[in-house]
Amino acid sequence: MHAITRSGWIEVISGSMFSGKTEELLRRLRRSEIAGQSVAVYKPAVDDRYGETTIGSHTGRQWEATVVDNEGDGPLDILDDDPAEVVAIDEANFFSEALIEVCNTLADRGSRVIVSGTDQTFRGEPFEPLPRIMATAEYVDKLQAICSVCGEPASRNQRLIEGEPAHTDDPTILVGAEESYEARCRDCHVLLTGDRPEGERPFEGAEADHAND
Ligand SMILES: Nc1ncnc2c1ncn2[C@@H]1O[C@H](COP(=O)(O)OP(=O)(O)O)[C@@H](O)[C@H]1O
Ligand SMILES: Cc1cn([C@H]2C[C@H](O)[C@@H](COP(=O)(O)O)O2)c(=O)[nH]c1=O
Ligand SMILES: [Zn+2]
Repeated sequence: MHAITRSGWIEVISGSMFSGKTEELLRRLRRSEIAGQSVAVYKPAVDDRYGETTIGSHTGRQWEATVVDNEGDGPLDILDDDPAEVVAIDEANFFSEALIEVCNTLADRGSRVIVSGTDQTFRGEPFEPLPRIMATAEYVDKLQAICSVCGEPASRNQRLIEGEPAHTDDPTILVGAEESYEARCRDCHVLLTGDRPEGERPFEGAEADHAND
């Protein structure tokens, strides 16, 4: 909290998948702990890649987290009431827009709020609520990975279904990592558009009725 105003602030760590967002979040949390500050970490229930109650990076580092039901507004109340000096929210791209107000309420009350998540869907469009949180945050770091095709900096998320680029009609939400996504630059990012071939149906392996769809 700021010494004079006693208000907190919002920090966003965003960018493409594999860009090091979770590693950076874990680095900031370790430093807060060394400073003796109280830390609370939240993650959405939909992302179970690293076990129920941990957040984890693609390199295997982990931190204990409270799992929050990311669908609807009600369960976010747990987060809203958190008195911790540092409140971190990982995978913010899975939350509804209710997260925007929660982050601002916590910051108004004096917490340092660290929000991490990817800011673009596999279509290269804004992945709410991240872009709106970025607009209201005090600090924003947008990280880039390495394009898996050309080796340039990568800002986009390439979704691959059985090795082929995803179609623009596919559902927004598909939890995954290397098996379904690659980091790519603007030039190497590919999205299938237009009519699907006769008889081919949209990919159905994703979560239905999500707030961001
Ligand atoms: N294309 C890539 N570009 C950069 N790092 C990559 C790539 N693919 C895998 N990695 C690994 O992923 C790590 C970042 O993991 P993580 O912090 O979980 O990323 P994020 O949370 O942004 O998805 C890097 O340090 C690196 O070891
Ligand atoms: C682009 C995109 C991503 N997702 C999912 C895939 C992963 O589970 C997370 C991002 O994880 P990371 O920590 O940033 O690597 O989001 C999705 O559901 N839809 C998308 O369009
Ligand atoms: Zn490229």
